[in-house]
Amino acid sequence: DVFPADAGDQDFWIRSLNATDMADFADLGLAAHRRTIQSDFITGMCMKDSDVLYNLPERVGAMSTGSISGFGVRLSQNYLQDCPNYYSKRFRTIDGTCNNPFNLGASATPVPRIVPPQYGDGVGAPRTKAADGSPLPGARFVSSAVHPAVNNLTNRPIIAMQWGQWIDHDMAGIAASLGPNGTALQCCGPNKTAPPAVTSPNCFPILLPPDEKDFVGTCMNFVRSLAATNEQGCEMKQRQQVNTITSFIDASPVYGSTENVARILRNPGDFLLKTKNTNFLPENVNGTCIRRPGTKDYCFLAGDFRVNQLPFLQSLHTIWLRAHNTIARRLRVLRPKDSNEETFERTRKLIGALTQAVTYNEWLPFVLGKEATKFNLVSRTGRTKTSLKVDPRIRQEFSTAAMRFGHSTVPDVFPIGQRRVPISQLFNRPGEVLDNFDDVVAGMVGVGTPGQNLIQQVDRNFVAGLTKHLFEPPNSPKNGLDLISFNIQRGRDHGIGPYTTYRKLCGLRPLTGFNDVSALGPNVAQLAKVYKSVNDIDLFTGLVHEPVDPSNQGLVGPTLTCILCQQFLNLKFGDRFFFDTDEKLIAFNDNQLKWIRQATLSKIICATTNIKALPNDIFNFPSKSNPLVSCDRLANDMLNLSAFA
Ligand code: HEM
Ligand SMILES: [Ca+2]
Repeated sequence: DVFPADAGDQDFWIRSLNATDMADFADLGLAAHRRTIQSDFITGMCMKDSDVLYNLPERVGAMSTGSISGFGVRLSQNYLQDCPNYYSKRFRTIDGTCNNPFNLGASATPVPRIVPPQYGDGVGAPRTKAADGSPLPGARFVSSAVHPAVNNLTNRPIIAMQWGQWIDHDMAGIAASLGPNGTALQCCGPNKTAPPAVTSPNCFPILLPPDEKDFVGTCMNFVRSLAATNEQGCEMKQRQQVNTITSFIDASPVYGSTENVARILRNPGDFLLKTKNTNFLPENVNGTCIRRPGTKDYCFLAGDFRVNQLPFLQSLHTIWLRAHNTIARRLRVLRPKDSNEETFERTRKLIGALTQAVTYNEWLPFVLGKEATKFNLVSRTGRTKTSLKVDPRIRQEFSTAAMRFGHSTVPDVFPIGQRRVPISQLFNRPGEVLDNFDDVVAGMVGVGTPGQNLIQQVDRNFVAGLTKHLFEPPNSPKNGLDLISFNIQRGRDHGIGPYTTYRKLCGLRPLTGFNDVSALGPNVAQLAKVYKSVNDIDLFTGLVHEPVDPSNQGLVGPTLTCILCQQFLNLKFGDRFFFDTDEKLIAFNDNQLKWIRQATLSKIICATTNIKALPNDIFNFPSKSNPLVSCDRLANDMLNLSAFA
């Protein structure tokens, strides 16, 4: 059985791949694989049907029209079934099944790990103990003590941050537990006090330090991620969390990761995606966003449930919705004999390919520096030979810690037109995009509001908008949340081991102690105020302390680079539909591929907004070497689709 049963570290050190890695389907030991998976689950006493998984669609679609139990059953099926005809599919499935013959990377499947979990009880309780057995410091205590709101800007426009969140929402969306009858779990006592006793096995409230100044009460609500079960409602032998979306970078935020969501985003049989007000996102009638009284504000609906979070994210959803509809209409003219379904799928395939090309050729190179080229992530020439031996699933360490590095780059103020609006006033509000869409986009790409609109550098600092005012309701001071406490608590909820484990795995030398400035930066000594041992440092906290190696010319430190490289490598070589694959039935021809590689994010934005001019490299400000080009020209290039006739 050549397939790693628990996605252990076998695939962690893939340095380069060659043709011989292209395994034959028969070699992969399907039956053995299925047996291994089944043995991951507990047998015997399991939860009642009504106690499991019924809440998953609430979180995925917030409005899913499908039957709730139907979804729950599918979760297990994606995981346990194989796809014998996987090679005959011309297009990706919506839920990511049949890309890999074992359906690895499909939505609603458990999230594997780089190394086994370190749960408090070895089975599923959160990691709460330090190396010497004493309690770990509280998540909020760590956040306030070593993640202050200090500004350190870096010379990149906000889209450099926003693209990261956009693709994060294409790769990872972990399901949260809900309370009885699908209600939200409240894990604190009345008036945000510490609960007198554990209220639910899925509660893991964050207790606030005695000198807390930024929040009312003594407790912050924190609900554990949902535990995966099989059809019988049996949990896994070690608690496993569920990724509700497709791992593959396949534009799932545009189309959805389940058939139910995909269906409601289209008019039946149409090749276009639904819109409202001509070319804005459709309405989520069950949405709970904040609407200004006396306006026509409405909550957005998209392929990802987090769409309403902030205007820049909403605007990327809008841009890609428009890109789909614009390209689909052109393809319709170029290929009039195609069925509506064919036009839809051809367009969807192109949109997924563009998302990958922007990510691998424009975004990863400056995030990962020279390592992006060294690891064969950049895909500007040739064809990618994908391999069924590469496991494309998102890893726990990537989604709960590494990919969250982007939180450090988020600025406190968003430029919109002539205004500069604190992000604390923008959470969950669709109004800016509905009223000022082009201004929102201009601010994001750095050609809008006058003045410096830079992102923050990747370091231990996070803006107050995230650490003191996350999702703060209007006129409710001190009633927000702290995203960084959440990141730390989430790591412990998932049983993620400490930073030093991963440092070692990535081949870096052991820490010398709380004086190790070269490993953990100038503020390393402050870590000693919260942690007893360097072996207690939470993974997220350690990763964002690492200084960046200037010779690599990237944005992130060495362990972060290592975990990110491995994940993006798996998502490239393990995705049979990777945009420049040479696999028959799937591959674009040379002319089409050339068009995809020339289609930059600047061109896509020009073709879908009223912005007048953009530089070719959208992830840098306009300059002498990156001059502004007229959007008429860029959009024309973009919309010349003759290669696809
Ligand atoms: C723009 C402001 C942002 C806000 C307000 C935000 C907020 C959040 C929140 C509330 C969570 C869930 C935390 C939890 O309960 O564990 C989260 C998770 C996450 N965020 Fe962000 N985020 C932002 C930007 C980013 C960026 C720029 C990136 C990457 C470059 C990113 C990557 C992630 C990842 C990978 C997760 C985990 C997703 C999952 O596994 O479900 N975020 N973020
Ligand atoms: Ca996806």
